[in-house]
Amino acid sequence: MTSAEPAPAKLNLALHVTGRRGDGYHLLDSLVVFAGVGDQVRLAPGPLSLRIEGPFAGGLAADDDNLCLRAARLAGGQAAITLTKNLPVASGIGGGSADAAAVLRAFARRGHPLPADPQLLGADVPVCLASVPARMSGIGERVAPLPAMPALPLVLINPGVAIPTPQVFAALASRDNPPLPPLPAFADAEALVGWLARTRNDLQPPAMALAPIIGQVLAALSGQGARLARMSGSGATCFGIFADARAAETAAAALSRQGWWAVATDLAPAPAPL
Ligand SMILES: C[C@](O)(CO)[C@H](O)COP(=O)(O)OP(=O)(O)OC[C@H]1O[C@@H](n2ccc(N)nc2=O)[C@H](O)[C@@H]1O
Ligand SMILES: Nc1ncnc2c1ncn2[C@@H]1O[C@H](COP(=O)(O)OP(=O)(O)OP(=O)(O)O)[C@@H](O)[C@H]1O
Repeated sequence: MTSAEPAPAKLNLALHVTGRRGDGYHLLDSLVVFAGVGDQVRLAPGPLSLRIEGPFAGGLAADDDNLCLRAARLAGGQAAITLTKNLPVASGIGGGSADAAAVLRAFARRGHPLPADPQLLGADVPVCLASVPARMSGIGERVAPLPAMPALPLVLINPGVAIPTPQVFAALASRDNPPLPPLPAFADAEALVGWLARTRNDLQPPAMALAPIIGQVLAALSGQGARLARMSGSGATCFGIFADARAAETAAAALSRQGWWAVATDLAPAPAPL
């Protein structure tokens, strides 16, 4: 039997870097949500293998290092895996982590227990396993699910520049920043935008220094009427929050004419329970 598992894009709506561990990994405090756009993995019976299709298939190899195969080995499972790569690679929206988490969930549905330490596959894998709105802390291993979020009309923009995550962390000017302000339950998108305005993505300034085009993307989102425009993760993908789905679709259509990957979406539904 073939089964499909969605791998939704991860968005760090806010990301504060609050310290650094002895091993060099950074302590984070992040509001993470998942978008209605993402990759998909399908598992069919057979020995372990990986085939990659979809618009960004050319961006990565189906070799042993691919996070889908690493996840399958960690789960101890066998399957012919097909990855549909809809998300740009190395773009701050956790594509590889989302794929790894989707493979772990798919094997869990087939009776393979989730591994004790999914973070072996990447800092973002624990939050991607949950794929629900959450406050993420530690280096990503602490995931506290949040009450349901309001509808959030979003535009995601990626200008086609891949930025390696370690370079962005290395370029941080300050590593001991204040944590997120207390997180209320958000009645509507306006309340969320108001709260987000008091937060930051601490990785945005160093990423912009490495890839100045991020500043152009943020300005373009604001120019299209975004109520808040910010970079996700270590970049270069940025998101804009719009007043409604129609405004988001109009903005995405206009921005895709710049040659950028531009998608109008909303938050993803939670994955089927395991
Ligand atoms: C920036 C975020 O996307 C925010 O959600 C994540 O923290 C990064 O998650 P990820 O891509 O799954 O990260 P990993 O593949 O585990 O780590 C890539 C590199 O980022 C740096 N890294 C990552 C996570 C973290 N908390 N501190 C770090 O300093 C380390 O140099 C690490 O070698
Ligand atoms: N299935 C996969 N999808 C994407 N990248 C993968 C995959 N397997 C391995 N990788 C490697 O992982 C690296 C990070 O890719 P990914 O798309 O997860 O980055 P990202 O979006 O910046 O993630 P994050 O937001 O977690 O920092 C890439 O350089 C890529 O070569």
